Amino acid sequence: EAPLYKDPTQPVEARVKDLLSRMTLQEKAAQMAQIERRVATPAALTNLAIGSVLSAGGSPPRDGATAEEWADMVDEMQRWALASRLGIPIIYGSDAIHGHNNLFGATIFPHNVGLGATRDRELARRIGEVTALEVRASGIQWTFAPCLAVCRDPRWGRCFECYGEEPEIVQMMTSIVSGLQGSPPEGHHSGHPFLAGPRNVIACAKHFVGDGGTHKGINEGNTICSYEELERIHMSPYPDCFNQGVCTVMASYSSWNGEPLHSSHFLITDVLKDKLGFKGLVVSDWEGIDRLCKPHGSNYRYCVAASINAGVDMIMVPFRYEKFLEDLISLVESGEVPISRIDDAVERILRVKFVSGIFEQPFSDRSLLDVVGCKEHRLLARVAVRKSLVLLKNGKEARQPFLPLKKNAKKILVAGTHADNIGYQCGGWTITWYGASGRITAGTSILEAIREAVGEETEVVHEPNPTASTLLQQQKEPFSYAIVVVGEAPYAEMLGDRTDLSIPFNGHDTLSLIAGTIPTVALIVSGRPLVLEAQLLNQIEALVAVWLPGTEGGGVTDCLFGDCDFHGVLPVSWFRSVDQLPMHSSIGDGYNPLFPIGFGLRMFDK
Ligand SMILES: OC[C@@H]1[C@@H](O)[C@H](O)[C@@H](O)c2nc(-c3ccccc3)cn21
Repeated sequence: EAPLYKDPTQPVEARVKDLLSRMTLQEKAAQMAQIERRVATPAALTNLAIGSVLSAGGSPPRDGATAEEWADMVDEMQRWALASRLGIPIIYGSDAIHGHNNLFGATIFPHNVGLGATRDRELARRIGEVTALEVRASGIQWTFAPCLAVCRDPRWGRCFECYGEEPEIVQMMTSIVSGLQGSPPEGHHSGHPFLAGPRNVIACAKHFVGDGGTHKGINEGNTICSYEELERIHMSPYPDCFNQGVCTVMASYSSWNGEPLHSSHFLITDVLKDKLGFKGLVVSDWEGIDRLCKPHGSNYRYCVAASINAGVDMIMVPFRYEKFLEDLISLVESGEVPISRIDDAVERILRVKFVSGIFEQPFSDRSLLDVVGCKEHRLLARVAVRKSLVLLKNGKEARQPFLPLKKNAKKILVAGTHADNIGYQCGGWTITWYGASGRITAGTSILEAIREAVGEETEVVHEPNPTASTLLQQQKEPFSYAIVVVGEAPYAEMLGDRTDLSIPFNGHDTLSLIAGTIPTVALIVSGRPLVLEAQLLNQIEALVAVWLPGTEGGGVTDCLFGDCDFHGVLPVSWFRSVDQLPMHSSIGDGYNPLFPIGFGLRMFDK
């Protein structure tokens, strides 16, 4: 009859034990490898029984692939895996960090910094729920989200992936885990993985630990602080995720006081697994173990030994998996990696797979295909955009608010590089790894939303790069007001590390050119605060931090034109100058930002 591990009526731990007892060392080692889709072959999945496959940022089956094509690819790989000797299914991972951002046509939500501005737990949970549906529609069962980094320095290229600069804000937004995975039942043992069903996805609390606290915000840098501070600032969102049954944790590229996280037995085994009681699987970051040696990837056998012995369970190799397996097996045979460590890692991997239900339902659910980018999901994203906007200035005098704007103005100017650019408003991790300019996916630009919001009799003039001649029109037929949209181009990781946080593309000059002549509201589309000169601040009538709102630009005009009030409050301090960084409210009276964390104006209710 069927072996015990294939019997879904058996307890998870019994199935884990039974299956583990049947596995060869080679099969155990293969389960600990995660490979990129481009090298996932029948030989790798059937003969070797590799445990997991991922799509890196921007790695679809083909450019512009539909959810159906994604599901076909994942299901085909799953068939290869099920044809292996023990038929252990793979779990397929991808970074769905603000919607299913690798999938063309998916709903793209505001990036985490904007969600942090909402301070809305239930919204975060709902976004997780909807994201899980669009991820599952493509056949994928695992997302590398949420990022729990507490961004202590906005010069870091991943500030936009953080919910805020204080742990309390990040802890609040961890409710996204219950959306992604489903909510565990009362009495669920903290630290044990949980997954509600086939419309939920495995979540990943990342990057453990201290990723947002590196010196000067240098990506993959060194977080220098006491253990007490590491625990209080950077570690505190993790128990909130363990209480929700988060299934996986990703190790951080960064180091703590000079020790790389990927080789820290103290932090991964003593603290994460033993002290905090995490029972799911710890996955490395992309070539995270290769970074343990200089030059990158040298002494690979040492890198494997150091990371596995530190407590990392699955290695995001992602390409040289034969080398990884050869080294790992040799390390076990030589005794440098004890078989007990291998068994702990494989037990955790199998536990997550059994809990996820993937043994019972290894294939995609095609009935979900039409939820991708559906109206209901886009409406939720639009609500999220409304709630994420932070109103920083409204009128030059207290009793003369500038917003809401009139919908029936005769003639308005919409200017700036970011007024009509879906790619810019989505930011990094959208369609490609570090994003791009232009109409990269289905969505509504801020300009398109403005055209929809105003009456037919309103003339809308669009000038991405206005010049003095743009203003000549002011004499003949004056503009009632100008909406100037400027900000950052998309970036990811080290590509976003900057020490100069001025508005790119001469955004500052664009703003002061227009605001000097036409009553102007400035919209800043960025992953973090940017430098605003005092003189410019005086010139503009109103100022809104838009963050990286995603595809639903309508959420911006809903507030600008008064259909909704502003709600957001700053999740990060808006500095005056980068010379102040790092700067946090905890430093007391030395804290002198342009706008403090928690700041945000309303239009209506005072
Ligand atoms: O996409 C998988 C993971 C993601 O989950 C992590 O948050 C992120 O640190 C990351 N960087 C790379 C990556 C870095 C450099 C080159 C190619 C890929 C890959 N990944």
